[in-house]
Amino acid sequence: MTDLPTFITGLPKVELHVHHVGSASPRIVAELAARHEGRSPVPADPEALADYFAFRDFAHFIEVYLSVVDLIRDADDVWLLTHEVARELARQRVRYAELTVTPYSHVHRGIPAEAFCEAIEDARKRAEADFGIALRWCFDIPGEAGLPAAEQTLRIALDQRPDGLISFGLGGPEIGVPRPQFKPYFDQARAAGLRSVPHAGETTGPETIWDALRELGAERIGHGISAALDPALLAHLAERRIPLEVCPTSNVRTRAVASLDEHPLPQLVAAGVPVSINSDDPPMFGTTLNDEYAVAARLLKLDPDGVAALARDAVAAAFLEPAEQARITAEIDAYRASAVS
Ligand SMILES: O=c1[nH]cnc2c1ncn2[C@@H]1O[C@H](CO)[C@@H](O)[C@H]1O
Repeated sequence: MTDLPTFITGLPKVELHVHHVGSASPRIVAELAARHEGRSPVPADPEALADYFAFRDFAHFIEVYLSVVDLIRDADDVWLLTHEVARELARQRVRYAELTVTPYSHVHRGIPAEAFCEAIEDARKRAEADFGIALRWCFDIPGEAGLPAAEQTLRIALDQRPDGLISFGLGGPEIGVPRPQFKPYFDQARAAGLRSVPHAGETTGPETIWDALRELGAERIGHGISAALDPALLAHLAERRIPLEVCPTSNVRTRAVASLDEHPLPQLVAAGVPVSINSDDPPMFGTTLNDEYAVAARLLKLDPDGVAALARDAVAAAFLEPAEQARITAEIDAYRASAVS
């Protein structure tokens, strides 16, 4: 039998919770930083980045994240970043990814919305041709920028409406950023056919997840790990088949969870809650999607059949046409069957 890490490496996957800037490789970040001639706190040396990507707490993580966003100056940077992120996703055998981008943050730094959308769309189409990966976009509101960011994110989504745009999200800190205030923006996004996928229950309790469900019409929850504290919420998520986008190493590196052995993933699965496994901001957290599958396999005590089932569950949670879901699921099944037993 192929050993589990090798099995995971070749397993076709989808990724549903992974951030655009957060996926910039150390090489790309160093290249972008080098052009700012020391005006940026971001090291221009890939090795030094590992130390820079060590976070005191979640607020510090957001501060570091935004310092990398500052490096992205124009549409060419956006194109390069997007195409390289797609290359790395394909190396993880990702066949389809819903990539979270934050247009507000880039427009706010001087990149016109139209140029931003043209760059991501062109990179998406080139990535499909170059790497055989299908990318779709989630436009997320950076919660720390509040309602002005919500308004502009919605405007860009509705006015530009790039072909790859399928969902509308809410990221950034949860503490001090209550979800209900964003209801009018999610209502308009959903009315326009965008799927609702806010972060909730990453760094705050179950009530934030209830708010995301009741006020923002959440169809999936980013992280949602504090649901483990609320049996009624666990039952609700399980009964309604509302998937959580779980990112185990992210939660440890941002100090949302003390250690992997204390991660609530086993409780969520035991309660019958649908979960997908994701990397969130892989280079920033020193991980990859394959590493996250290995973490999940360890925490859930999975064999290859169990790991293949995780991949199928992520496909089922994706905003994919049924025919596309069937195609990727068939690839997973064929791969599982072909792995030497
Ligand atoms: O794990 C995460 N939780 C919340 N926000 C995140 C995470 N990773 C990246 N971001 C990004 O941080 C930005 C702050 O402006 C948000 O846009 C969000 O997309």
